[in-house]
Amino acid sequence: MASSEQHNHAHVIAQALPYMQRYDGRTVVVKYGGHAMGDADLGRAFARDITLMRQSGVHPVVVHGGGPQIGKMLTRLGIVSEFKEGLRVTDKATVEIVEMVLAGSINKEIVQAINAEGGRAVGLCGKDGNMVTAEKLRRTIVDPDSNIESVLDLGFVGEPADVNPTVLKLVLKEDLIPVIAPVAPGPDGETYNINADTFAGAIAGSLNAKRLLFLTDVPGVLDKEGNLIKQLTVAKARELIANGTISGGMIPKVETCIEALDQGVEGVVILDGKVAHAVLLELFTDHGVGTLIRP
Ligand SMILES: Nc1ncnc2c1ncn2[C@@H]1O[C@H](COP(=O)(O)OP(=O)(O)O)[C@@H](O)[C@H]1O
Ligand SMILES: CC(=O)N[C@@H](CCC(=O)OP(=O)(O)O)C(=O)O
Repeated sequence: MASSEQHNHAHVIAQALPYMQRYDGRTVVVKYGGHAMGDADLGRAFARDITLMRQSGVHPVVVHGGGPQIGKMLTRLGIVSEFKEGLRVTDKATVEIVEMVLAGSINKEIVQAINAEGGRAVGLCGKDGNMVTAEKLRRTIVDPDSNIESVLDLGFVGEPADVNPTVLKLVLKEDLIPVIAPVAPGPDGETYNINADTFAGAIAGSLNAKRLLFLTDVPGVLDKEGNLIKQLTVAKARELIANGTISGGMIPKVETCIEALDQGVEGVVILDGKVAHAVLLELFTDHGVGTLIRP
């Protein structure tokens, strides 16, 4: 006779059916942040989740970051790096390392991990098939003390100006799993470093994705006391950015969530990538984890 533990297993699998039906044939973009990487067991669990998604009829698209890993390589090479408004100031030497780490080692590591679980992943970056064309990021900032406006110059930091999903659609049609690094060419042949959250949002919008998940190293958006905010409206998210509760790397994440909702992505969630099988918990169970951002 089956044990109660076996019954529980069966129950969990059965519970997943309506969710699998909901996402059947739909695209789910998963942004895998650099802070969620690093632990071998968690990396395998992530690769297994992505493979299981594909096996159950979902079309996962992985967009990855690698901020801490870029930082480590820059330190090894003696290149000093700083962040402004959550974005890395990127000169010519830095962008070379960014491309090497993101489109090189990290991208291939994720592809290999998914393939080791029996998935069929293909590594790409914005350059492949002219998927993403970047333009230099232009952002005006206002000094809170003097109220003086200035333009933030971050060097080779770009934002997606145009997304052509043709190559992605081909890859998805062949039941392959695209794994994309956020590096893209500019109009004059230069290479731009794009924040991975922003990049993931642009990809999700162009594919009309059903869901966009951000895997990071915190349980979601936290309030001033450090408690998880389970649901956040766009208006409240803007307020939390303005009053400084949301800062650093969480700013581009939340801004991207807002834009993705605008572009028709149905659900956007920020969740803890340090929890094993976070993606499965979020997609296929009643236990939605993390912060859901809604219009
Ligand atoms: N209100 C907030 N709630 C949660 N995290 C926040 C908040 N404000 C700032 N953060 C910071 O944002 C970080 C996540 O962004 P980031 O470091 O860019 O991660 P990733 O590599 O996953 O993109 C958290 O580790 C935390 O330090
Ligand atoms: C412009 C900019 O800041 N680019 C990021 C790209 C990687 C990234 O976004 O990685 P995470 O998702 O791990 O933060 C960087 O250079 O770190």
